[in-house]
Amino acid sequence: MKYKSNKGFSHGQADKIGVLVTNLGTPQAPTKQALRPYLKEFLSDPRVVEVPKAIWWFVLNGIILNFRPKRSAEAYSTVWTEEGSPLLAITKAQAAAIGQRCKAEYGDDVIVDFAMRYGNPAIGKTIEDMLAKGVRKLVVLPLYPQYSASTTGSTFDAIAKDFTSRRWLPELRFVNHYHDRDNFITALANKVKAHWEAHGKADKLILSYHGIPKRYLMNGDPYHCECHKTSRLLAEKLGLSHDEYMTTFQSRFGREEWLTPYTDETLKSLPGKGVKSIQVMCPGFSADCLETIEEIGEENREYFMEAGGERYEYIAALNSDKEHIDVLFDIVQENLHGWTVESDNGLRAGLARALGAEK
Ligand SMILES: C=CC1=C(C)c2cc3[nH]c(cc4nc(cc5[nH]c(cc1n2)c(C)c5CCC(=O)O)C(CCC(=O)O)=C4C)c(C)c3C=C
Ligand SMILES: [Fe+2]
Ligand SMILES: [Fe+2]
Repeated sequence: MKYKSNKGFSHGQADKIGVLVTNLGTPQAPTKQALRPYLKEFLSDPRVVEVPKAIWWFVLNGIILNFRPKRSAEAYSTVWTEEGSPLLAITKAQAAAIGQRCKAEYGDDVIVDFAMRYGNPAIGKTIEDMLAKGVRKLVVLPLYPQYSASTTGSTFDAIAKDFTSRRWLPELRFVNHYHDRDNFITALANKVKAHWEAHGKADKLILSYHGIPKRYLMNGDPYHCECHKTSRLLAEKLGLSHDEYMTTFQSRFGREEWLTPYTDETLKSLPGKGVKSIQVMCPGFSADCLETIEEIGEENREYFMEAGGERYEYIAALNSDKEHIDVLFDIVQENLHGWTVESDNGLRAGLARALGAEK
């Protein structure tokens, strides 16, 4: 049998709507042994590394997978918690919170679950479970505010690949991005304002995003543009002038040029230009993870302080903050339009939006 049937399906079963929240994925443990398969899966994705297959096979298997797992495992062990990887624990909490909101609004009609693009819980297995529960309509929400082929595009590939093996496909809605959504920008701005209230302002707000190779931008990836738009809207909301904030790109991997300015080089150079206190936020990360906790919270702090900086503060990601869950639930609700019998609350919110009362 070439195509899989939906396990557990029975006639008369009530149709459900599924909301699948996804993020990148993380190793199962902060060890060399666990890092190897994780990095192999991640870095074998042609959406992530756009290099001719044969050449990349030798570089990946001959060099990277021999050295990187040990180095990455050491970094992961500094951020690991009792609940495991921060990215996994936070994504789980976000999905549970969205699930509670859906339950309150739609009862048992809407099922929320989460999956990881690489590693576990795997996208295919989670879709399988949802279909078995009667899901016939599926909203996929990748937790990447800015679209990139290497992240959002790759998530779509994983969904599409899973669907190629199935006989009875559910209807599909896929969230592309939410980088300029007003309530998302407001949530970021409120997080910065709360930080200012507790600690005061700094000389500059650094908005650091995960980088991608510059080649991807030149070939049409909108990610760079979407990062800058998020920054501009956030700065406008905070009333910051051009010299009070800066957009930078972190986490460079490999030798080719990535999006610039690089976060690490910028932070090393700022004290010499008279910028002695900074606050760093990462508006491209919906959850704190290795790249924010260790790379921004620790490594880049050292660069800045060693270069003569005096004050360095990292402003956490939106994680499972209530205001963030409100944003994500709003995106979900927008994508459920026409699929759900509008609840009273949903109707009221829709009416309020239409009348501009939510501004
Ligand atoms: C060619 C390599 C990479 C591209 C392109 C890339 C894009 C990209 N990644 C994220 C978000 C995350 N990346 C994370 C870790 C991570 N990223 C790469 C490489 C590329 N990313 C590597 C090799 C790693 C593993 C860590 C390491 O060995 O240093 C993470 C953290 C995961 C965690 O478990 O905490 C996130 C999140 C985005 C948003 C992006 C492009 C827009
Ligand atoms: Fe990455
Ligand atoms: Fe990193």
